Amino acid sequence: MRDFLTRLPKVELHLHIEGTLEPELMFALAERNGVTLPYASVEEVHAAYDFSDLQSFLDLYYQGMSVLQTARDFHDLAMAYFRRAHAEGVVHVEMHFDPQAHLVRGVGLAVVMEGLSLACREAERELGLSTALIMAFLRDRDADEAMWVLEQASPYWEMLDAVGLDSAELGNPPEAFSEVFERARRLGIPRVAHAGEEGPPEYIRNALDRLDVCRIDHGVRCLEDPALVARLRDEQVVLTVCPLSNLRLRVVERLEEHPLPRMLAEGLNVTLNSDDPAYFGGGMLANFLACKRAFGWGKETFRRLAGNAIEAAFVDEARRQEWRRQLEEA
Ligand code: HPA
Ligand SMILES: [Zn+2]
Repeated sequence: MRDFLTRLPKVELHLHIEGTLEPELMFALAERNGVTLPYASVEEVHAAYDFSDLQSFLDLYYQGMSVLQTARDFHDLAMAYFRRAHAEGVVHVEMHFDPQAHLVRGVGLAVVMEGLSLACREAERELGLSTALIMAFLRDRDADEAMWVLEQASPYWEMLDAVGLDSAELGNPPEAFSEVFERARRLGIPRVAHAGEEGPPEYIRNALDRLDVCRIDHGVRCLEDPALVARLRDEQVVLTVCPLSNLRLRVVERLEEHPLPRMLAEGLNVTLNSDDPAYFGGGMLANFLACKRAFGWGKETFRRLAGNAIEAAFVDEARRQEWRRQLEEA
């Protein structure tokens, strides 16, 4: 099964590139940039990654990215992830990045975009790995700032495959960002949003109705609302589910209790993703393998999940055709 799951052409739709920062690279970049970390060793870092909820993770996630200062750092971060992903059979990565988390530290959008776009071109050329960029707004900061970031990003609008909404969900409902997302819509930029990870089903409905998103990141709490489930099924809204993330952030206590099998049984358009692989215990293959262990799924279920992601990716039809062929042959 491991060979099959490695061969399967995996498309990753929900990844935060800052969440791919492995402790080893964190230490190397801290040294390169003269940053002092609150950890003495890689083991100490791993021990600190004992999260109780989303906020306890976000605190360390924002702290960890203090080592990212130059375009070269962002390039090295992304290339290190692309190489790992490629080695486990990932064919396409759509990555969120968080400009505001860098702006507040004095690292401008140009630095981030230069490093990431260089890595994206290199991944295509050297690994045959395609990529997409999703510029995310932090929902625990105000909407005016998000609008300002969207305007500052004008030199890069053409390079953005989508805008997203992430960070602390509870108490930060999507509708506060309706004007920002309306501006993105008028610019022709697709929209996605995290909803229903820790937040209630209502946040999922409002992300669809008020932000006009084409995908919901996470969405696992939809099952609490049968009418919403029916709508998500009828409209085949893509849900980017992240099983190891949900386990590590205590959305579920055991993977065996995860809503994924029920979501599939309801006919929802589910995909598997890694979210923040350096913090949650592994990348795409680790997530697929964890589902195999927890749910005992056969090849057809994994084909369906990988197929859903292929159909939902921000890519042209030629690429999709190639991955459909690889899926058949896996
Ligand atoms: O899982 C997440 N949820 C919300 N915001 C995030 N930012 C990075 N990872 C996450
Ligand atoms: Zn996420």
